[in-house]
Amino acid sequence: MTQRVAIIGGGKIGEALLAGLIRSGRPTRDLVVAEKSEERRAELVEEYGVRVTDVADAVEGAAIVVLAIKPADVDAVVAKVAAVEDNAEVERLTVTLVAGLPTRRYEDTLPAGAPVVRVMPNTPMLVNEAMSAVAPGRYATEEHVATVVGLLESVGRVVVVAEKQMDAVTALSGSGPAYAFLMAEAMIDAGVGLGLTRAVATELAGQTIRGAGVLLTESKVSPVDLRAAVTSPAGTTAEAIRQLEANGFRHAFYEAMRANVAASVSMAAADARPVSGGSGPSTSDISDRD
Ligand SMILES: NC(=O)C1=CN([C@@H]2O[C@H](COP(=O)(O)OP(=O)(O)OC[C@H]3O[C@@H](n4cnc5c(N)ncnc54)[C@H](O)[C@@H]3O)[C@@H](O)[C@H]2O)C=CC1
Ligand SMILES: O=C(O)[C@@H]1CCC=N1
Repeated sequence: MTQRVAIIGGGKIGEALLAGLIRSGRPTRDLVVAEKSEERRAELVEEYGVRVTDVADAVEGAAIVVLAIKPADVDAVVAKVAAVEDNAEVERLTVTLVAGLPTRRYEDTLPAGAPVVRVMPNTPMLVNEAMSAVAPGRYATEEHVATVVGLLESVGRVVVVAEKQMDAVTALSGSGPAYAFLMAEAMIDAGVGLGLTRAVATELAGQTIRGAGVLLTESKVSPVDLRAAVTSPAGTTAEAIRQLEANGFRHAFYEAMRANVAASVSMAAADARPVSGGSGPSTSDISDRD
């Protein structure tokens, strides 16, 4: 019998996990979702035929409780999770998908010694192509990590990292799909500017990014060499790359990903509210995190 998984928060990433687990063959009777929005509840029931309820009911009898809520909702939800009596036959494992917040934040509220595993997934989980990173908290054993890795391997690839690397992971693969979609938007708009129809430009951009991704992950050739293979001497690609670099393409990624980490650091601040307007802690705080 598979262990029951409770997903707390049926938003974007909670739904991606739910859809991926169902597609990978996990029976819906072993899945339950807690979602507070009535509208979302109805959508999830209709789309997946899964039981959707409140936090306490979902956690009752679940072996794995996955938190897929915003950082600002964490303290209230974890207090509710902690209040549900542990079933003597099932040791409850808490898995958090929440950006920024360290495992000790959960460990401090949950019953003493409760295992917590932190995960940073991404939305390609919707098509079984997630990239997830997993980091154990203080009380999580190798077996707990193996359980979470097994769960996530059914919806994509998984790496295990130290918790202090989770903000960098968030900046790269957690948010990364958004950078790829932004690049697609830019390529499509530029293609339309050059006279392509939007439909053709969208197909060209999507399949190009997909093909490049498959080449990068499957060929074992470095991105530098893959790019060199496209860049003919005195050709068109060299001209385009010269323009991208002149316009700060690489620098933009360094700065964007540092800002991403700074946002994670802000989220972990005592009141759990992200600081807007760039006034949060600087990235020099990163090395102090664990
Ligand atoms: N969207 C993404 O690509 C990724 C998100 N994450 C993390 O996942 C978490 C959720 O993000 P999204 O899914 O994008 O947000 P979202 O806003 O789409 O989903 C959060 C859901 O939680 C529900 N919720 C809030 N309080 C609740 C409560 N007390 N009981 C039941 N449900 C409750 C909300 O109604 C909402 O549907 C965040 O902490 C984020 O850092 C991590 C990796 C990728
Ligand atoms: O934007 C966010 O905060 C979340 C974390 C990684 C992707 N989405």
